[in-house]
Amino acid sequence: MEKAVIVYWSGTGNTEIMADKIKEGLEESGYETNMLQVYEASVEAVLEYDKIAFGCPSMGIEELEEEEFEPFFEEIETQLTDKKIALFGSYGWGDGEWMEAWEERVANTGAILFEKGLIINSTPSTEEEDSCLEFGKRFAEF
Ligand SMILES: Cc1cc2nc3c(=O)[nH]c(=O)nc-3n(C[C@H](O)[C@H](O)[C@H](O)COP(=O)(O)O)c2cc1C
Repeated sequence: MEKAVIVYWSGTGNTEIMADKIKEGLEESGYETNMLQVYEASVEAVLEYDKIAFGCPSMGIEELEEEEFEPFFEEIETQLTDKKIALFGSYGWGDGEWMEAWEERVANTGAILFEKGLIINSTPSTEEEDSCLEFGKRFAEF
């Protein structure tokens, strides 16, 4: 069975809901999917996968969460060449600027970025949960 990993940070659970649905989509498409909160993930273990989804909400001022997620991502981003990467996360009052910056960062690593990062305002609605599921399914096909 093909394998994927989801690594995420979520303070109030919105990005976690997205992660759960993306996992479901990947699994429905035949991917064995390991889902890890960033604090429990090691760079070495994550790099064993060729398909990696990263999830982090917009924090700071349009930034990745700085205590756990940013340090992890900073370490792994230099080693993502040829990996297939999906990005997702929830946001609040902004316009998704953090995701645009994050996409650009991934594009500069030599990784293969899947679509545009999936962003959802606040808590996903039922329809938005479905869009996460579909995102997971498409990522499986990618
Ligand atoms: C400290 C802090 C900073 C935030 N900064 C932003 C921001 O710059 N732009 C934005 O759109 N939302 C911002 N938000 C809102 C969160 O992105 C939003 O509440 C999101 O749904 C949280 O996702 P989570 O439940 O996965 O933690 C911020 C929230 C907190 C607590």
